[in-house]
Amino acid sequence: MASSAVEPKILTLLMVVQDGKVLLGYKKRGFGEGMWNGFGGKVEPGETPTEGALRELREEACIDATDATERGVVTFVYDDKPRPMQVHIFHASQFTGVPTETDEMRPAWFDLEAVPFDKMWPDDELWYPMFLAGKKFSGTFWFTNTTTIVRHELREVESLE
Ligand SMILES: Nc1[nH]c(=O)nc2c1ncn2[C@H]1C[C@H](O)[C@@H](COP(=O)(O)OP(=O)(O)OP(=O)(O)O)O1
Repeated sequence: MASSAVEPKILTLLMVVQDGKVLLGYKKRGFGEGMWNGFGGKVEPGETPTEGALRELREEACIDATDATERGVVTFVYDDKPRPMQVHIFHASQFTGVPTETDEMRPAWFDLEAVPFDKMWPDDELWYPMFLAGKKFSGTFWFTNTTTIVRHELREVESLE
């Protein structure tokens, strides 16, 4: 490879928003344990981010989103991780199945006026307003000590291409 830049890991995050509520999961294990977040994880070889997002939603919450659309691409740079995480963020409002607790996540609905930002990744409070307003966005957050933001860039974009 000509570039010496570290390739990011590609991950997904999907939030279902329906009837003035957002479906989040309490992360029971792994990276982000103890926080509420959307559903997601690593995109597997041969998968598109959309396919990965739908698979992770099924694996973690036992539901299938039927209208997922990509809304944001955000890169997280952690000073204690060798590779940045490039997270593709999806919105869905329709799904089949019943949200069900799994080994990884405990799902719950939150009113959009009561999203539990104090128990979520600190960047979420910054990009959720754009996400919930139906905008597309792109950005990078640099972290120290895993959860402290030292710098960030975030902007609305016309297209994610
Ligand atoms: N700063 C951040 N803000 C946010 O909202 N979500 C973040 C985040 N940093 C990471 N995530 C998300 C992306 C992805 O959905 C999830 C991490 O992926 P995984 O669940 O695959 O991680 P794990 O370490 O649990 O993986 P496995 O060990 O493979 O299960 O956390």
